[in-house]
Amino acid sequence: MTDRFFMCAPRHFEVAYVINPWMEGNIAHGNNKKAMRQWNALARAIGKLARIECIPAEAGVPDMVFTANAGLVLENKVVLSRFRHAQRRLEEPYFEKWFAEQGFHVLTLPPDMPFEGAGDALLDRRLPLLWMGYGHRSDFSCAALLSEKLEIEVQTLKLVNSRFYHLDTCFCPLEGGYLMYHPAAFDAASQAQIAARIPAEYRIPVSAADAFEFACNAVNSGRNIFLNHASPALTNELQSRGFIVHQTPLSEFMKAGGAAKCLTLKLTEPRKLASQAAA
Ligand SMILES: NC(=O)NCCC[C@H](N)C(=O)O
Repeated sequence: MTDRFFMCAPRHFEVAYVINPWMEGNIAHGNNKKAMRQWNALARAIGKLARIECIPAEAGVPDMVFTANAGLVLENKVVLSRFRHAQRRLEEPYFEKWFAEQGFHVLTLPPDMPFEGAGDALLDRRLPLLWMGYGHRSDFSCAALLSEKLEIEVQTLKLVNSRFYHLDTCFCPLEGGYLMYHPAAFDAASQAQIAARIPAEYRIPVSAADAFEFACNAVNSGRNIFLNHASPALTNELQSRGFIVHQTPLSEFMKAGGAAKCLTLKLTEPRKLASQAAA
């Protein structure tokens, strides 16, 4: 199956407010032309292997480019995001309309329950399991509702470093059941949960230096991994597991707290993965 990824061009992208530590000091320090070049390079690279579907960019919602936060997709269902911050709530109607037009069954959470989509909710690639991060953006109480609405087990993970405010900034399930993650971004109980669920040989711990370069914020399609930057050590580690690493600089988006994964939302999320079907 050819993967499909949902994206939004950075036509109106800028750092216009501060809602995470990466944005501090970056208001009006962006270069929109450079952002457009970096985004086009990412879209071109992913587009060689997968299909890219874009929503038109809207003015007044500069973070709309981070489509990972539009919602959480599983098969033909999408649980729409309810952003914690007012600045991003303005994106919700655009995403809702797009998903409905594409034929998704759009599900919503109660209005007082922040949930930031695939920024904080990531499907495991071996287990029938949804990992959900909380502590900064998505509310812990979403876990039970997501489990009920999507009929899937949810494992919550507590995020403890404000630089890693979304799960996808520090945690990346990979094809074949591997997991690339930055352990220090999680509390001790969550680190223990990860260790209990994922065998040691499938865990790929990422150093602080790589995590701060958004290495965990990676797009995975089959054996291919797209990311801003990975050290030679991490690249070797991923290659030794059979992955092909594509580095594509995304410094303009890091000024807003996002990189490759945040700029995409995978639309092809079958419930039964090939690896599970074989099991
Ligand atoms: N981590 C993600 O999934 N998305 C990046 C979102 C950046 C945006 N400036 C935000 O703070 O919500």
